[in-house]
Amino acid sequence: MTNQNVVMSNGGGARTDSWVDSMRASSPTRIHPFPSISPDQSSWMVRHPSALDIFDEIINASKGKQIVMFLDYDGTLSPIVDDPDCAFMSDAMRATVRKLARYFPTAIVSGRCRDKVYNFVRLAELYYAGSHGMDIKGPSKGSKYKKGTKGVFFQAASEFLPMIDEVCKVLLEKTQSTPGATVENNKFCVSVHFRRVDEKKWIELIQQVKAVMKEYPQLRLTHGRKVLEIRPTIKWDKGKALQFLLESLGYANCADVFPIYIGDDRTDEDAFKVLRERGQGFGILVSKVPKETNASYSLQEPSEVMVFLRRLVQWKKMTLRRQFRMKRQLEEFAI
Ligand SMILES: O=P(O)(O)OC[C@H]1O[C@H](O[C@H]2O[C@H](CO)[C@@H](O)[C@H](O)[C@H]2O)[C@H](O)[C@@H](O)[C@@H]1O
Repeated sequence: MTNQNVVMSNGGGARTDSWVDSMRASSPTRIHPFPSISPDQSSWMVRHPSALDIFDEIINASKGKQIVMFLDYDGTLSPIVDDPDCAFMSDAMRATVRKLARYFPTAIVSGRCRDKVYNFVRLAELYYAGSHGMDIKGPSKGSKYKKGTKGVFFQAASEFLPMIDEVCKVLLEKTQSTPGATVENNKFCVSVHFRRVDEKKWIELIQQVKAVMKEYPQLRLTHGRKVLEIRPTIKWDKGKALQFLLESLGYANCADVFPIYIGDDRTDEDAFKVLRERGQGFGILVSKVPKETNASYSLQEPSEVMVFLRRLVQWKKMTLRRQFRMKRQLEEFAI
């Protein structure tokens, strides 16, 4: 499999054609339709079973611990579509996430800028980490999970704002000759989309982007699903954002926390890795095809994510009801 996280600091080093190979692998267009699962796919499924199939095991592992939910947006809560401005989540998904946040602290962690992802999700009770975790804000009305604290707010790369703005403008200009290429300003990072670019033009596009990057050694280039990502070279990513949010919620050195991170893209791997290293909770990769991943489990698509989240809510409701009934019985017994 192609290197998952090719990182260039200033456009030098990695060769253009290897970048094109990575771009091709970044979001495979051919999907083996179920049930004609290839041997590769079935052995991958053994290593990363469906989170729906082993739901009871997950619940058992979380017993006595506080589940904290981290959800990526594109490809996880909303299906991947050609136009990034039209990546709407369904009302059913929104209702599910709303219920989820009633029972568990819940954060959205996205590559998009925070305002944009908020406008898609529109749930004020959540934590949001935009720009790949570089822009974090807690619920606008304060958190019911962390009472008495001032709102959470952290921007890891504020000094890069003018540079990102500038590079965004330059990229817009340089890439306009490549039909289908679009540039998205994500505040602390920039996305150059190639989903609608003819594959024959990918080399041209990567050359245009690399030429711009040469002038900005403080920025690095990575890629996700049919998108090139330009962001500051600082050591901050979705994994760091996850750690920051756990700390903000008071679970820094806590053994009784069980974080679950669900994501579909390369940038989510940083968060999956942190969970593996902490030995707490686990990651779930949303993918229909085998991918090298640090996630423990898998789900095929956003519709399965919704089923999984609903089951979590149902289980929590049942547990709380059972606890309430037991408490009442004990009280009656005491009288
Ligand atoms: O971290 P995420 O919330 O998954 O954001 C990653 C990128 O998502 C968006 O692009 C992706 O989704 C688009 C809409 O489905 C799709 O057209 C594009 O090809 C995908 O790469 C977003 O537009 C990017 O800015 C994010 O970086």
